Amino acid sequence: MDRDEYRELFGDDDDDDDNSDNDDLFDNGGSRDNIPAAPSSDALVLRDPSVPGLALLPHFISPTDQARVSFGLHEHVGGSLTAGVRNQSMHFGLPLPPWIADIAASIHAHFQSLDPPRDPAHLFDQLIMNGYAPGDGIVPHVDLVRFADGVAVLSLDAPLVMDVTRVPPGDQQAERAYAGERLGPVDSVELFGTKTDDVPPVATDDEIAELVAAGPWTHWVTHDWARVLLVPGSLLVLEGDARWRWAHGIRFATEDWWPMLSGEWRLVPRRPRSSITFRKLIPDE
Ligand SMILES: O=C(O)CCC(=O)C(=O)O
Ligand SMILES: [Fe+2]
Repeated sequence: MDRDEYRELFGDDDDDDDNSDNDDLFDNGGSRDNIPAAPSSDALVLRDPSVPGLALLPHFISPTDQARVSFGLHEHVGGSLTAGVRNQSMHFGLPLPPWIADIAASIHAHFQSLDPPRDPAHLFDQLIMNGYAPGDGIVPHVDLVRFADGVAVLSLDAPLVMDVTRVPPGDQQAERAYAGERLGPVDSVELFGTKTDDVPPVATDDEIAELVAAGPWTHWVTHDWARVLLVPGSLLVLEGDARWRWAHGIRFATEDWWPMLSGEWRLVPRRPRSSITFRKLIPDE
C-alpha cells in the first residue's frame, strides 16, 4: 500500500487539519504500567441484520488491556506519523508487533468461533493505526479489494460515531474501493428530519458510561444509512455485504449527536480517539 493510493482514496488532510502536532492525537489513555497481556474478549456480539456481515463486540477488550494497547500504540507511532499520511501509521506482515499480537490472536479466535468457522489461514498481517483529534474523520469508503474479506476495527480511548452507508447502486462493485464525499458536522435537519435550533445538551460522563455498558449501538437515519457507536474497547467486524457493499466513514466533527437510553438526544463530545484496523493482505498471484 503506498501513500499515493491512500491519498487517492481518502484525500490528504493536510489542508484542513490545523492540529499540526501528531503526538497529541495519540497522547490519550496510555498508561506506563507494565500490564501483562491477557485479552478478555467478551462473548457479546451485536448484529444488525439490515447490514449483513456487520457485527459489534462492544466489550471486546477490558479497560486494562485498552490501557496497555493504547500505550503500546502510542509508543509504536511515536513522532513518526509525520513521515507518512497524517494521523496514520501502517504495519505490514507477520509477525505483528508484540503489544498487539495477542489481541490479533483473540480476533482470530473470534473468527474461528463463528458458525461456520472462518478460514483458519485468515491471519491478520496488516494493521492501520489511525489517530483522530476532535474534528478529524475519514471519508466513507470501502476498504481496498486487495484486503481479504473479514476486517476488524478495534476502538480505543474515546467513543465516536461511524456512519455506515449502502454504496450508491451506480458505484456498487467489489472490484475497486469506493470513496464517497467527506461527511461534515451533523446537520440537525439532515439527520433528524425536523428543523430545530435546540442543540441537545452535552452528555454527562455517567450517560456516556451507560451507553458504553448497554446503550443503543445503532441508530438508523434511513434504510441505507446507519450510525454505529464505537466505544473504547469495542471491535467492529465487517464481513460480506458490510465489507463490500456498504461504506464506512467518520464525520469531520467535534461532537456526535446520539440518543441516550431515555431516548433524549445528547451531544457526545469528541476526544482524541485511536483505532487499529486488522486486515489480511491477499498475496499477489
Ligand atoms: O478508525 C476507524 O474506525 C476506521 C478506520 C478505517 O476505516 C480504515 O483504516 O480503513
Ligand atoms: Fe476502512
